[in-house]
Amino acid sequence: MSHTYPAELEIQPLARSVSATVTVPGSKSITNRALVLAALAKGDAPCELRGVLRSEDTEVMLGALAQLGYSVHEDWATNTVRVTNPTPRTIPADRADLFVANSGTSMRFLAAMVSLGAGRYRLDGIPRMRERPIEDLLSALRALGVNATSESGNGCPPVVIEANGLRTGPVHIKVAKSSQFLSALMMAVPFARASSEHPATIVHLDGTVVSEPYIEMTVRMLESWAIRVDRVAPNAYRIEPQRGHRERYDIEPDASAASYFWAAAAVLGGSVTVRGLNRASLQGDVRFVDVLGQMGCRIEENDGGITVHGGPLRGVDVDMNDISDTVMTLGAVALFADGPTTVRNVAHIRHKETDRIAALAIELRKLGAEVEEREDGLTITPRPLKGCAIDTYNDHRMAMSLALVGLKVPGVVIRNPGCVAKTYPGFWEDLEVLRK
Ligand SMILES: O=C(O)C1=C[C@@H](OP(=O)(O)O)[C@@H](O)[C@H](O)C1
Ligand SMILES: C=C(OP(=O)(O)O)C(=O)O
Repeated sequence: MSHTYPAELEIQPLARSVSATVTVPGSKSITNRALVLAALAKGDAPCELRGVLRSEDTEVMLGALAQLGYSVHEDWATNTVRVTNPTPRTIPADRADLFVANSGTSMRFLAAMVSLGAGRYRLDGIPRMRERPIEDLLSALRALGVNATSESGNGCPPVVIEANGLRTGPVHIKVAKSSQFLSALMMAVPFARASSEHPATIVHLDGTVVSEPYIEMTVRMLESWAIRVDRVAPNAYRIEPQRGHRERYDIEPDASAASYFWAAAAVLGGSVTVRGLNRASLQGDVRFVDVLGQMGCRIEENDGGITVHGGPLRGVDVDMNDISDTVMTLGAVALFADGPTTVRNVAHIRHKETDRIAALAIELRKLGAEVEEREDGLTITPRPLKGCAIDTYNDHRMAMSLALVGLKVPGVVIRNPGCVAKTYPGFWEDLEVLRK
């Protein structure tokens, strides 16, 4: 599968309502967790993952596992990956220089994972990755006996980990900037070495917690790997050393990717079904449909997936802390509502692929909207819209979200459309399904 992208892509408006059923690729978040767990949990047979996402964020994880000495067998005809550890060591390699591009999950999950090794590991990414925080994870790893440092001393990658395994014990972690720090730690500590003093790791959360559904996803996936996590207090988890095991695991379709297609029904009218998702999903982002519901869409869920039926749209006032990857999707839909939309409590999205609050405000204003930007959110007031060239800030979600505006407004041009490859290389082809 190879994709080529132009430097700019003009989105052709669709002059009618839509009626489509769409299949989106596997979840990025579930894929990268499943790869880590498949590598660490030591069964006798390889663990087979099905429905794996193939994109930049998962390719860097796959590449890192191979570099760390795991045997990784990819079959992209069936989106199946098998992972085995051919050695008795938890982390086969004792040295590695890993490059994760701009994949936050890979950077954070791998930093904790290599702390289980005996050796020296370095992790780096693209220039934007060198601005994304990781110190709160490194400090938790240090508390468990690892020499974990930010090479530049600014709390961001490159990260250097010098380890001789993790030990059990009490550990405090802050997750106000990213929940991925806690997910990373939780997937590593079951494989820590138990000390006689501390039979388990007790992870205490200090302060505000962001993106909570992703923590729940981690706990549920650990349980699928037969790893028990006890919530011993509202802000504390107890995890004993354990092996974990699973021979086969099915990855759900990506709910954040689905948001663009559900939103297309809201913007264009008509209906769009995304296959393979329901509200019991591991992914909090399925709840984006409830925001569309609040705006006036009708939502239907059945065995075929979740369908959004468009309707006249009203503005909404929503706390999107739990589902912040869909803020930009909502930003696009908000332009077509009959009044202002306010997004609250998402200060943490300033640390993602770009400062997403700032970027969204600038681009929505270029399209004609009135936007008030606040530290932790924004208010979007619809005004007459005009097409323009959209800067995407190398952020896949800016590209995929603002393309939706072009389905309705002539003259929307997406600059650097290839940035979708981070999580959804085939997005532009799949968007064409709406025209059929
Ligand atoms: O754990 C995960 O898989 C993710 C957690 C979220 O990040 P934060 O916890 O940094 O908000 C989300 O934005 C990201 O796309 C994936
Ligand atoms: C924030 C995102 O990714 P990550 O943090 O994994 O780089 C995203 O996919 O929107």
